[in-house]
This record gives sequence, C-alpha cells and structure tokens, in this order.
Amino acid sequence: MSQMRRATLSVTGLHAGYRRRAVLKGLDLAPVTPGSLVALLGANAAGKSTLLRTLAGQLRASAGTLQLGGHDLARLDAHTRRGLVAYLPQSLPAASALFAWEAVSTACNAAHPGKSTNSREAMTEAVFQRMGIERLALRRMGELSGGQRQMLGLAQALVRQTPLLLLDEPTSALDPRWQLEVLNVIREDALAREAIALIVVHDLNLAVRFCDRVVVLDDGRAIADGAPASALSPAILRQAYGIAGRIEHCSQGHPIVIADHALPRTTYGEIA
Ligand SMILES: Nc1ncnc2c1ncn2[C@@H]1O[C@H](COP(=O)(O)OP(=O)(O)OP(=O)(O)O)[C@@H](O)[C@H]1O
Repeated sequence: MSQMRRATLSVTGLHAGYRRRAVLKGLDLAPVTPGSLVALLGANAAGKSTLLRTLAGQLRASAGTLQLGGHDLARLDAHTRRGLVAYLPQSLPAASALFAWEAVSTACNAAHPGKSTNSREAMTEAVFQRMGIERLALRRMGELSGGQRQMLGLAQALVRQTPLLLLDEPTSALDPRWQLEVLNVIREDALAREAIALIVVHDLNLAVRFCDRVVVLDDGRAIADGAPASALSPAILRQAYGIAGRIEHCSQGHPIVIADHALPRTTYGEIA
C-alpha cells in the first residue's frame, strides 16, 4: 500500500461519460494542493458525480490527464488505488447486520494491513471519537437511521487515511448540527494529514463557510474555480443554477449565499 501523504491533484482536458452520453467535455482544474477542502458545485446533472467516479477509477476517461502526485489516476492497479483514493458515493452504506464498529474496523484493517492490531483499533476508535459517534459503535448498520449510516460511511472513508478523499454529498442526510460537525471534521482531517478532500455539496452556504476553494461545473466544464466569495459571483450563480443570487455577510461575519429567486425556465432551460 502506498505511503504517499502529500500529493497535488491535477486534471486537464478531461473527457468522460457513459456509453450514450458525453458528460465531462474538456474539464480543467487548477492544481489542487495538499491540505485543501474543495467543493464541487453545479446544477443537477452538471457532471459532479461523474467527475468523482472518474477520479475514483469507476469510469474510464476518454481523453485528458488525471494526476495525483506522480501517479496517473487513469492507470492505477486496484491495490495502489485503494491506498491513494477513498470514495464515498451518494448512496448510503448497506443496511447490513454488521455492527458499526465492525464496518469501520474492516475498512481500517483492509487499508492498513501492515499495522499492528492495537494500532488499527486505536485508529478506528479515533475516528469514532473525532466524529462524535462512539454511541453508535455497538449498533447494527441495519438498525441505524439514514443520517447515522451516512456518518458511518464517512467514518469508513476517513479511517483509510488516503491522500485523496472523494465525498459525494456527504452531508445530504444530516441535520444542520451534524452538517457543521462533519464539515469541520473533514476540513481538519485534510489540514492535519495534508490530504485533499473533494466534496460535492448542494448547500452553497456550507461550501462558502468551510471550503478553501469552490469549482463550479456547468455542462461538463468548470465555469468558475477559486475562493468561494469571488467564484460564486451573481453571474456564475445565474449561469450555473439559473438563480438570481448574491453573497452577503451576516452579523457574525459569515458569508451567506442568498438566492433571491429562480430565473424563468425560458431563460435558464430544462434539466439535461
Ligand atoms: N450510469 C449512467 N448512465 C448514463 N448516463 C448517466 C449515468 N449516470 C449519470 N448519467 C448522466 O450523466 C449526466 C451527469 O450526471 P452526474 O450524476 O454526474 O450529475 P451531478 O452533477 O452529480 O448531478 P446531481 O447534482 O443531480 O447529483 C446526467 O445527464 C445523467 O443523466
């Protein structure tokens, strides 16, 4: 398993999609540096999950380059990929009969076969503590709520300690408090390990509050890429989402995205 910790991610000229549908159409990202939390934004069907699936090796790029450190992500064997990339899909982990502790420790054991049993147990315990889910450890996966299962899926991804984390809507099933907690944990993890976390989110306020950088996709291309407050301009909100919107600052200084109204469908078009 690779011991690589710090790695820059670069994506250039990426084309990828499905048999009958080209989705990513020459996507370029400025290099993503270690220790970054980057939000992938964009309307439904813009290509966000397709980008994560391609980076995770589930879809083959038809053109372009995907580099993580010295590795070509398009040509990794499964073993090396497991050491470099953790992917949390949109779907929740299976509602199995496993105890939550077993589900996370199985992921930990598979990712760190060279470590002692004691240190793997300590790593598993640390993830439960960091996420504040110790009370779920002895509950069965099949008996957890949707939000609790999503937390466990994230714990399985984090315990692997890969240099690249790909998280597809990791907070979609969580209540407001846990959304804040989880985004904090992801950001701290990326910073502490100098890893890269790419997260797909629809909540623009979470993105501007927690992410160093946002990339806005539209029809398979990046139309904005930068610090949240400058990248999410009214013009980009209009183009990407078909909304009239703006960023303001609340009385406590946090940036907030205000969506004033949806533009008429005749201006914006239909979902693709
Ligand atoms: N397995 C598939 N086979 C064929 N087309 C697909 C498949 N999965 C997704 N697509 C199509 O690819 C396009 C991009 O989908 P993708 O899931 O990447 O969008 P997304 O930006 O993640 O959207 P959302 O915000 O709705 O999750 C859509 O038009 C979708 O219909």
